Amino acid sequence: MTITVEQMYSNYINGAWKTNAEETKASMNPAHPREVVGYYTMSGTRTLDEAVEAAASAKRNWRKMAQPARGDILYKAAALLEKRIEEIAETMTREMGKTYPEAKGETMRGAQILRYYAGEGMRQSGDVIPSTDKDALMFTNRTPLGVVGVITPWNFPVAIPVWKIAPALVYGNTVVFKPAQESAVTAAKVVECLAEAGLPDGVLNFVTGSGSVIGRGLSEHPDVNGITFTGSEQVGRGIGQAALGRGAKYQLEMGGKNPVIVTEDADLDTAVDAVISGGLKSTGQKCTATSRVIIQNGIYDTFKEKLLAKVREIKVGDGMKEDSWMGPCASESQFNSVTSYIEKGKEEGADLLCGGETIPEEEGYYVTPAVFDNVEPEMTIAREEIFGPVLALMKVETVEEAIETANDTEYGLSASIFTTNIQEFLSFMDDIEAGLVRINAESAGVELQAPFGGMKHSSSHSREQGEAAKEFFTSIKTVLVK
Ligand SMILES: NC(=O)c1ccc[n+]([C@@H]2O[C@H](COP(=O)([O-])OP(=O)(O)OC[C@H]3O[C@@H](n4cnc5c(N)ncnc54)[C@H](O)[C@@H]3O)[C@@H](O)[C@H]2O)c1
Ligand SMILES: O=CCCC(=O)C(=O)O
Repeated sequence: MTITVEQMYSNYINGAWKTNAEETKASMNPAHPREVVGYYTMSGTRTLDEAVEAAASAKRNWRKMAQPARGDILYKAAALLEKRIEEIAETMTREMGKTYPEAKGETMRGAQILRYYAGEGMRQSGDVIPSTDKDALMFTNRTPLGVVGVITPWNFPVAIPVWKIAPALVYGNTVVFKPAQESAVTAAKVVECLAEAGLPDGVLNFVTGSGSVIGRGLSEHPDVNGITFTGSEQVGRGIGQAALGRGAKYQLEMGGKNPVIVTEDADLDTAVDAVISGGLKSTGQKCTATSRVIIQNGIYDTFKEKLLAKVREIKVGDGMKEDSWMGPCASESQFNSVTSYIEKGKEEGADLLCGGETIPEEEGYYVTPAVFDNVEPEMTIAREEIFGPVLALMKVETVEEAIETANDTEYGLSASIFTTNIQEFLSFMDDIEAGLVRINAESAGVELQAPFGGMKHSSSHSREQGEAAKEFFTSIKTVLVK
């Protein structure tokens, strides 16, 4: 199916798609930068205020609705999302570049997340705790925060919004959702599914626009009780400070510089495939993407040759083409950032073994997957998040040194080790500073029913997804009855 009509997406406020006089902006296809995918609104603070007011007015009735009834609406939204899977996946590929099979997988994941939280509607929401008073009944009950602001990045335009909005709603909060501009059209289609599922007016509101106006405005708004954010560390810190300053609850999931350790005991073919998949799928634009590959000296050259042979075979092209394994960078600014990191790597003395080229015959923001050799821990490409198809190979002598090198970063999102030695995997599990710890598995890939989040600068130390979501989206009331 090819979408040919360029569509205008406005804001969704208080149960209606608004037509307004605000400036609109085109969302462009990074594979064909002159092709418009759709238009969205560059909203101002008055529109944001309207959305927050709608969410605030709706919050009492929504909280009072039975939790299973809230879950039923999410089941309906899941079915609607699944029904539109091909259209939404195509929009995602055209809007931010990931390949169509990946986009389809992500859209399906969105439907599964909705079903998971729909099921939460029927699960327990508190505990009975023994009181020291034999005549009293003591228990906890959960209550929603109220109005929650959801601010999301462009790299998972369906999954990340859904894994925030679905738990927010099922636990009884109302939502104002601000997506990244680069994926605003895909996000609007997710909102259409939720709206069509029967959410009462004002329960979910959608406002597009710049981060500095709408994102910042949400984090500073006195009537927004909680903010859940995924994106860069720099922006996240500002949001955290704004929320803390006015006593709102906040949750931040931010960058990563994820290491994969390959030991002399590893199955090298498995490790090569995992590094390629974890580092280069989605053009390396995952917070969980493999960025540093830390390899023991004894197998360094063998691993490197096996890796290079496979990386050189990767077909880069328009994500809508069947033979493209990797799509373009998501935007011009992302392309400029990735290519400048590649230049920096060369300038600082790392050896570029393959890739890092643009494709002259293609007009899109393409960069071929780059592999750097002889990367030293102090180099920029070993320290900063690149968020692109760049792998930095680092040589170590021992597994202890490998773990030390892996931990030598301000981030702590995901980390993997490839080994068949149980002692090595136990040391890694114990000593690695990361929220996601993978043994013989790639650094990327998140299961919706398990807690997700990072350590150090990667996160505000909270967790998303699975049952962990309940901790953020609710407050506990301890009740004593006598
Ligand atoms: N840890 C995770 O779960 C995770 C997942 C995906 C992406 N990320 C991170 O996201 C980054 C890439 O995404 P991005 O470029 O969209 O990030 P970004 O921080 O630039 O933007 C994220 C969102 O914040 C908004 N925003 C921008 N400035 C703002 C401000 N001053 N106040 C409030 N909101 C503002 C943006 O409009 C967007 O909606 C990478 O650093 C990546 O690691 C992290
Ligand atoms: O980009 C962050 C989310 C990572 C993710 O969902 C995955 O690795 O599957």
